[in-house]
Amino acid sequence: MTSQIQNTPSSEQIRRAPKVLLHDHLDGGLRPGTIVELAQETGYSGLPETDPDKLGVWFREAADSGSLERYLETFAHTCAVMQTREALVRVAAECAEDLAEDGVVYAEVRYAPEQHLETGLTLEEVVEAVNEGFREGERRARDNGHRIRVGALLTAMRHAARALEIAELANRYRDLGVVGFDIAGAEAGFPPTRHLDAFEYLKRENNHFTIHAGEAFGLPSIWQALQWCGADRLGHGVRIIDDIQVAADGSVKLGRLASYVRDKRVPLELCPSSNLQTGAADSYAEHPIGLLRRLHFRATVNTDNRLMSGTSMSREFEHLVEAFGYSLDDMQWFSVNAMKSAFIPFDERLAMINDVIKPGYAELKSEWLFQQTASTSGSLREQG
Ligand SMILES: O=c1[nH]cnc2c1ncn2[C@@H]1O[C@H](CO)[C@@H](O)[C@H]1O
Ligand SMILES: [Zn+2]
Repeated sequence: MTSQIQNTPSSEQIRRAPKVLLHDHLDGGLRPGTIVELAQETGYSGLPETDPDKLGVWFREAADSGSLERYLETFAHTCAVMQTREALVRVAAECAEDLAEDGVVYAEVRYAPEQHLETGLTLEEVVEAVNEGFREGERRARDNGHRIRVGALLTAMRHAARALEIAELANRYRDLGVVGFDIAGAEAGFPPTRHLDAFEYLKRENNHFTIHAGEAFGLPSIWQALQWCGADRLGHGVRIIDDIQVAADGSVKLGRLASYVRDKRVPLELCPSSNLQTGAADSYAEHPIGLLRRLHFRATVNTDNRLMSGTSMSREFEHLVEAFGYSLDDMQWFSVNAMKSAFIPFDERLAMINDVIKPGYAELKSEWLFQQTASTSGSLREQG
């Protein structure tokens, strides 16, 4: 008798599995059709394509440059159409809807309020519009039979000088839809310590933050983010692999920083497809997530920019299932890791894990028991 337990989840099961997303950019996840419509409505004439399908392809190809700096240039077009209250509400609502449709039950979505002030909105108006959109998207998702909770992370751009102001904004909107803070943008030449005042302020306020580090630039960036800035999580952090040596016999040696990251359970917001595009990894099969998962780092799976990578949480998991043979148990492990690392209160994280995530996977894992197979059809002939 061979086991009927299905080890490889189907695409459909991957989509239905409860997933948790900690690293997704609002301005990196617009629907191409929405960009085209908003450009028409707001009079933005700079789009490289006006057919939604072609525009989607354009974003993926332009982002596929092998360089983080060139990848980031594509955001000029999405930010250009996100300059009014209505546009921000719409984009945020569609974001929550799309994630829910994809089986995401909890998401922290980030954006940089300072990039949405071109037509006169204030920072507060930007935050309130996005929050309103997330609530609207949660409601629409519920009406369609999906449950999702979305929290906002406010990002400051690391080349700019508004980090303290944005950190204060995040603190003011704490408990009002904003769950934390982040810095993003080009990494090389802009170390996180430039924004130490913002991080120190947030620590004094007992608030939470993540830092994009260890993506385009390696260990010094991760070290600064953790040991100078005190980041709760690492945005990417994938270059921690540079501090791990695997010998020919398979034995593994962690350097001091990699040990610290693993020992302290520092969450890594890994984004496989994005890393392939910016050149931080060469293929899914070679992506460090395989080793980091084996070594029990606090690894999580994320989309980064769904538009630029033509991806979704389900797509990311599909790639990983194919590359590493992951099962539903592995998916649950990543999802529980992510939920443990979220910035909402502990009791809510625990309830999400015990009452939403684990039951969701248990349901999927038990499906094989109820499948009609030849051996249960009652016919002697089919017993073989
Ligand atoms: O992977 C990334 N690394 C660094 N910065 C990024 C990445 N993806 C997006 N952004 C930057 O974050 C801003 C706010 O969402 C985006 O406008 C983009 O410039
Ligand atoms: Zn990112």
